[in-house]
Amino acid sequence: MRLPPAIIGHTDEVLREVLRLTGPADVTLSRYFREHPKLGSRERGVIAEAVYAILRNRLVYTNFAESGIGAAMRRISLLGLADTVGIDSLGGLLPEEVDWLTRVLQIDRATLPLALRSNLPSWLFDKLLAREGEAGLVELTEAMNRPAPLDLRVNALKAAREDVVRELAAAPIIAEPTPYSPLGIRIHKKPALQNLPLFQSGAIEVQDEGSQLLAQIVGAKRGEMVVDFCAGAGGKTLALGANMRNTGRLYAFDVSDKRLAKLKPRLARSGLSNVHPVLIAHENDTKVKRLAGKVDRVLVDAPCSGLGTLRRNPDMKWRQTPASVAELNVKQAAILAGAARLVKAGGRLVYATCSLLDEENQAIVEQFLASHEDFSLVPMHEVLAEQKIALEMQDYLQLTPQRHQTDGFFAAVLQRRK
Ligand SMILES: C[S@@+](CC[C@H](N)C(=O)[O-])C[C@H]1O[C@@H](n2cnc3c(N)ncnc32)[C@H](O)[C@@H]1O
Repeated sequence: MRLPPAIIGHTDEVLREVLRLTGPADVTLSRYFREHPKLGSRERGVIAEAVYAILRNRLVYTNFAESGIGAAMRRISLLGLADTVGIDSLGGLLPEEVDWLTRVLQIDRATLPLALRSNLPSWLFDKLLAREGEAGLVELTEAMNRPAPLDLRVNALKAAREDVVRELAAAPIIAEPTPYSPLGIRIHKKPALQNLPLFQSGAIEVQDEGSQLLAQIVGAKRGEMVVDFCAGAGGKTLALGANMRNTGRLYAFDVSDKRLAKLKPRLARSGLSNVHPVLIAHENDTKVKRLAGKVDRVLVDAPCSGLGTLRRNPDMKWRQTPASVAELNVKQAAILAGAARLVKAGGRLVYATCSLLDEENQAIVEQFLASHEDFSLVPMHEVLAEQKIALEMQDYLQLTPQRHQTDGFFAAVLQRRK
């Protein structure tokens, strides 16, 4: 069935807001849909997909939109919609628009200059091209431009992975174990999970396999004292708490009470009682200092550019700038140094990001090690062997969508001298 012509106007209107880049695209879309309650679920889905397609393919679409007729924003909206649902599904197109869309959508994008078909802002294109080379950049951007599958983590306190896969199949939701995380399940469609008994009972949580692996390499054990320094809404906290078998003490620090508030219902579902959320003012808060030298394992899942999550958040590439990354670098170094004070002799400090940029990753770790002689790097291949995770890495964990079908993640494990 053809979509109503009004869908073009809605896409156009919400796109204008999204492209102001004043907030995350998903937040802008949710607000727009709340303000337009008459839009049906199919229409919302198509508008959202079209906006994401435009964020992913912005440079190519802008180039295609130099031809065609009508207002520039309408042309861009039409490209996003037609790429998402096909020209024939769109109602209200002028015959000239149909001709133009048919022509430009047939263009083989592999023939376009790399700088255009990479769909990256020029500062990021230059940086990634210099590191990855042409072929590497094509692979990376193609993988980043594909929507991510839906990954779940099984809460080992409540269920076993094979039982969850079986129960999902009965739903019926086709799911398979993830290749690297021992607790991961991958679903290729996007079913609604909220009403499933498995979800409501806390047996499953939505979490990218890469994020599960970050929690796994912390190696938190029963009875330990552990701090998740940048816990946010607690994706990794929940995984750490379950790995600790609901024993010991796990502090979930964050500077955002909004994010910590989102952890509360997830904690209630998970059945964990070893987690203590703590709102801190900054990384040198007295609540942090009180634990100095006492903690077995500290995870710093640092605030970062999020450029490893472009499959889910394609707006990040347009929202970040060299200046915003430089600002983050200052924060990342300060948080890592603040968190390091908590680690006891022989304890471990894990620095992680969902960024692809060396300056947010290796550079922060190297700078930290240069000024903290009591810490040394535990090579990632050793950590992965300890955890029996079959992944080939050298010093650091570096996950990418093109190689591991996860979001882009980085992690380094540092140990304090005994
Ligand atoms: C990458 S997010 C954390 C995501 C979370 N660990 C998860 O797995 O869902 C980074 C978090 O760091 C927090 N943050 C920012 N500055 C901080 C600081 N100085 N100390 C502690 N947390 C901070 C942010 O509020 C944000 O929630």
